[in-house]
Amino acid sequence: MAVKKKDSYFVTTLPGDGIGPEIMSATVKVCQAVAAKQGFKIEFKEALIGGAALDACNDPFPDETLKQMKSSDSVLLAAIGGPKWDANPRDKRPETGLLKMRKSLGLFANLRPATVLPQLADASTLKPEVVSGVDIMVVRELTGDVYFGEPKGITTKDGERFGYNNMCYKESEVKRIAKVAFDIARKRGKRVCSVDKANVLDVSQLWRDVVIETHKDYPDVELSHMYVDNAAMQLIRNPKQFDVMVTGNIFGDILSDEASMLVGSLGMLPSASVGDPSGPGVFEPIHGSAPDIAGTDKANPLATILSAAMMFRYDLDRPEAAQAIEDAVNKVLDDGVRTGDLGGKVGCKQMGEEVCKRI
Ligand SMILES: NC(=O)c1ccc[n+]([C@@H]2O[C@H](COP(=O)([O-])OP(=O)(O)OC[C@H]3O[C@@H](n4cnc5c(N)ncnc54)[C@H](O)[C@@H]3O)[C@@H](O)[C@H]2O)c1
Ligand SMILES: CC(C)[C@H](C(=O)O)[C@@H](O)C(=O)O
Ligand SMILES: [Mg+2]
Repeated sequence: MAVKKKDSYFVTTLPGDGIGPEIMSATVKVCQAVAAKQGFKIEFKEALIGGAALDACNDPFPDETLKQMKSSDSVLLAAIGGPKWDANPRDKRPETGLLKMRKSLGLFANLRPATVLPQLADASTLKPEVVSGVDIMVVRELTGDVYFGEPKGITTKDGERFGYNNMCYKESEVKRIAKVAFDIARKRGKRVCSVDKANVLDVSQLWRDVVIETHKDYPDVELSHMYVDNAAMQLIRNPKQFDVMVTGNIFGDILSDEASMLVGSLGMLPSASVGDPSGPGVFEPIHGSAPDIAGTDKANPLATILSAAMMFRYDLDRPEAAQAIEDAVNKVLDDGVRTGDLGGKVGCKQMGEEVCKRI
């Protein structure tokens, strides 16, 4: 909602599934620590989404949750999904709830920063000289593309099963996400690389045309274009060439997971899902529910904790709280505290406590 700074906030938490409750619990404690230190209040109230919601009321995104979110100043989401629900029909899958949430709240812009912290330059599988200094903002379109295109389904054609989805974008959808990317670039390195597959796909040709047209209002920002296959390669070859990358829903999903390995772990990348200024944003790590480590206290909560920092900056008008969280995360890493994904031995709960101690 991007509310004005106030003394007391109401925030919905959506712990979801798998490691979700563990990383959410650590994050809420960090938020409370920063609120106490800086003299304001946050009331957190949980709501159901994903598999947890399916188990409780057979709906992956209950109306009750939407209603509560709409009355909140902001929303923190951990992660949804897991093998328990993988065989469900599409409308009863946790992922369907997540997509419905994004669409219902008009969250068309997903900002996924991939910033290599100096302390983690050796955590990447790539050489430190390739990744150190990387600071990329992936601007992923979040409510269009093949994720939402119609028609879609599985049918029988010519005597065999036939599956189809439709990759589509309206001009207005491309224009509004391009504007978000150019506006962000203005506050950063003033360079936008638009990623598409215009050499093959008509929808990508439209994407490219509209990005070029929108760019006319941003002469101070440099625009380049790259095909998605090349972009995937360039991210590994020379990631420092990128400032802001703007791309569609599915390419952004894939490229941001790839970018996380420049930083060192998927467990480090936060995100902000924003769009409709009249409603709350949703702040969520880019990773999933990590069923392979759920319930073992092995998850890295930092992506969710850093998403909370984005919440304070983008939604709650508390940049000093965002900074305090980011500084505390930096100090934790300076002190060599690491969860398993970063080669350390510290558990999820302790990592949260270590951040709290440094607030
Ligand atoms: N936004 C979301 O809620 C979201 C995002 C991606 C995937 N999912 C769902 O999550 C489930 C699992 O998907 P997946 O395995 O492909 O992706 P995933 O992101 O859950 O996990 C991929 C790998 O990264 C590791 N990992 C992820 N987050 C971590 C963290 N914070 N700390 C340490 N390690 C971490 C996991 O252990 C796993 O090995 C699926 O149901 C999928 O649909 C949800
Ligand atoms: C779980 C899935 C629907 C989701 C997506 O593809 O958007 C996830 O991968 C993400 O990145 O948030
Ligand atoms: Mg993803």
